[in-house]
Amino acid sequence: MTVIRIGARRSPLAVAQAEWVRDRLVSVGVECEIIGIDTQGDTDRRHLTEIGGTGVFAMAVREALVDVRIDVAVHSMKDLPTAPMPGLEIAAVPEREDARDVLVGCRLADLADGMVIGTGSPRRQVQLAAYAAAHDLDLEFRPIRGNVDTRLALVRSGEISATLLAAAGLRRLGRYDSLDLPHELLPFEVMIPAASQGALAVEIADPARPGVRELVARLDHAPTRARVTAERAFLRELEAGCLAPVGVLATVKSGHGNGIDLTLAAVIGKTFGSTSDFDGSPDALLGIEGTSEAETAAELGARLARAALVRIDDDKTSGPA
Ligand SMILES: NCc1[nH]cc(CCC(=O)O)c1CC(=O)O
Repeated sequence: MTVIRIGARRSPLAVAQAEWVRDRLVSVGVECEIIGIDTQGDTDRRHLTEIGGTGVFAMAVREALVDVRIDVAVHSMKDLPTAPMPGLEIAAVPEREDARDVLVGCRLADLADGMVIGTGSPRRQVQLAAYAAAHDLDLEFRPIRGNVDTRLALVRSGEISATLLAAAGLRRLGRYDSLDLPHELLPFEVMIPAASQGALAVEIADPARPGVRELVARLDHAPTRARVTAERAFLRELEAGCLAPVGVLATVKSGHGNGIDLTLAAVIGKTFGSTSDFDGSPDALLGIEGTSEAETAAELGARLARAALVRIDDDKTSGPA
């Protein structure tokens, strides 16, 4: 087998993730090189919703796979559209990093009226706003974007009071343990993460170069794959992307034989599918929970999403005219 070419975006996080995959392949005796790929999501400074949202980060890397300029693509699973792409295959879902979000700039107990929370994520905004409403706090939200360092710099300069980041990103960058700003890992009761937050997708072309699929498949982690499959099926059935006010988290209840029992918890901001603004009340979040019995992970996610859609419809017809 010749050298395996691993492609990823050039952002510091994407490079760290590619290096993580490379190190694991190297440890099983595979020679690898990393190829950085420029994507529109990295070079375009406009807000994500203006440049096409979901998928802008992944597309250029996927094109490199299709063109056989690389053998393996490493993505944040969170940024990968839920629809499968013909001709590509997710050959490994490696073990998930910390799925939680982290509040950076202050701790939950320090939140105070008038604080400016920088986040461009409707999911984070609706959940933190619900927390604020339940604690009688008046927070202001400001959309920001950019890589981890850009976001931390906005907190340091005082331009924003705090921001919300995926703990996985900070950890993979080796920045979590040395973080010199006040911060708090948010429990799932406060903040349900985005579908597959903290997980990677290791994608290959189908057909792949001989041997590539088998080598990459060694990185697959079955419990992570099951969780991510359920979470993405939930998102897909809602026809929602990473910019929807949707948090969803599957946890493994118990493993028995080959089967894995999953519990799925989700929140949907009631602004979902409507044009009205989030009204800040705690009941503006719809909570969903369910457990798989004999179902597959994908069936569990899809069933709970259909149940949620029914409840959203009911709310709309029974709500004030
Ligand atoms: N949307 C950007 C993005 N895509 C993946 C991560 C971090 C790693 C992960 O969530 O798996 C981030 C940054 C963030 O949400 O803070």
